[in-house]
Amino acid sequence: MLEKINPTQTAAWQELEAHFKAMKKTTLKELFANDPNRFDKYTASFNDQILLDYSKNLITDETLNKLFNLAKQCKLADATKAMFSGEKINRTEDRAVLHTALRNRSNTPVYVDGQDVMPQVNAVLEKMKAFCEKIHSGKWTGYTGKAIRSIVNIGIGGSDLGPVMITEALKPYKKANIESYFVSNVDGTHIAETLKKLDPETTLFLVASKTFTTQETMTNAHSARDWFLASAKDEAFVAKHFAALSTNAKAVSEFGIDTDNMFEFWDWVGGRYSSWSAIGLSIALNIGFDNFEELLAGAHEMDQHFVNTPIEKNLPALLGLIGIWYNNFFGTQTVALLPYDQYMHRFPAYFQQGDMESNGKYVDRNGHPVDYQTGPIIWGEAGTNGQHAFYQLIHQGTKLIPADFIAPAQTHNPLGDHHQKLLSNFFAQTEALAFGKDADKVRAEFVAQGKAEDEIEQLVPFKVFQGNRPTNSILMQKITPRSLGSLIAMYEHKIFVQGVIWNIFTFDQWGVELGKQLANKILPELADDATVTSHDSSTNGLINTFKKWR
Ligand SMILES: O=P(O)(O)OC[C@H]1O[C@@H](O)[C@H](O)[C@@H](O)[C@@H]1O
Repeated sequence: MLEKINPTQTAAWQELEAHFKAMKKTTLKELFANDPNRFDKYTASFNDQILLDYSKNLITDETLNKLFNLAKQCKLADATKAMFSGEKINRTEDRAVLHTALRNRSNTPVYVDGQDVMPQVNAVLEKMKAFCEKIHSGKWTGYTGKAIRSIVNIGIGGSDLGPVMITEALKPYKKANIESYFVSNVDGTHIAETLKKLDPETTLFLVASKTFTTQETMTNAHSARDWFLASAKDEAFVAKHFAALSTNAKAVSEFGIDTDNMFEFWDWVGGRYSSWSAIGLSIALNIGFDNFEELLAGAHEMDQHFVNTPIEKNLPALLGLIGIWYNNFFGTQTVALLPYDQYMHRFPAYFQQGDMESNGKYVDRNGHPVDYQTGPIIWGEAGTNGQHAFYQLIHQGTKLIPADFIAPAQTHNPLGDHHQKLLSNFFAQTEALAFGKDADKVRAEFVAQGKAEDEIEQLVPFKVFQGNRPTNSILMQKITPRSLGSLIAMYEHKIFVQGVIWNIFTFDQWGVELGKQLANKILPELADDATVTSHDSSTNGLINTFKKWR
């Protein structure tokens, strides 16, 4: 059951506030000096695939115990049970939240409204598998009898970011005879530039939209259809080149896509949690269905870990609670996700939606504005590129930025000493952030260089690194479909843990609606050159200038 507990009213929260006052002056340097076992104590591993080192955080046993109490007092275990068992925890949409059922490889029944969803989940997976086989073997042919070579996923938000991120992250597993493309933006440039690279005879479009009403996706899908028909001429051929991934069968058939070519999912799958559903078809086509199943298996293993592992060793719970420690007590505003793996370059963007759309809420489960901070701003970039761009501020800026550093021990491209160099940076950064460089050390370095004393004293303040910047290190053995599945599920559950404690509804996203509504109102106003006066002076002024300049 999902209760409505104000976290700030719990005894644990009050204790954490008092504890924070004492901890404020502690440094990571002291914490490590006082405890030689800190690494052993503050690491947790998962299946020999993921090692979470959270020792470089401003925490002690006392901090953790109080955070564990907070989780207990906010009934995290009950909420977890409620989600996994199909309770309608997404109350504002009256929906269950069951992305975990999509990857439930143990096949235990999961009930929504008294009906086991597993048979339908498995049936769609079977249909996806058969479809992948037909495409990969070349049995599925286009309107001129040629095999399909290009797959274009047309979708946006949760119907785009997961497929893009995962396809990029798993590029080493790509099928040789398939090229994947992703079109999301309603900016005509996106589809126009993509179509330039394609041959209509060998292209398959996947129209990916949970609702099948999203303006961007529908507009791009219609343009793709027009482009295709300009060559194919006959509407009957659409069935060979368009498939739909959606919950909305009616809208799919109205668009003209044969419902035989529709891969279904259900309203209990949130968009940003939908890569495990039929939305993952572009992933399965790219890396093969067996690898897609590995991704599901890895996520399922993390689900089992999350449900069954005591909180002290539970990766998603630890990440979530330590995040709350910074967000709500240190007052941090952001979290940086920094993957030291080029293939993972879209990971921060993926969890930007995953986290910010989930926990970017100011109203609690009672419908009241909260008087504490909720979801952080998520951002990041692949290492080492970020180091040469924004790390200056993380090291010497005035803001405290908790960061997750993620790296694989094994690379898919063992080229010379590239990977050693990459990983030496991965290790060095968290060391530098934690322990910094004090004035004495800076001075000693200058002296060794033979610099004059007055010059040294002028420069010292600029060269000091205060350190004490917290990080998590997430070391993976290798990024494979299975380990990536586990990693994604770990972050999904981290977000869940935080949403439970903040007493908010993590799985709705009403905040994206107003902009859509207003855009629909403005769109007809752009049809002619008449002066617009129906808005505020800024909006009117901008629209009228646009009309003059276009
Ligand atoms: O899959 P759909 O229905 O086209 O929706 C795409 C996206 O639409 C956005 O408006 C939502 O905020 C996202 O959560 C969603 O993923």
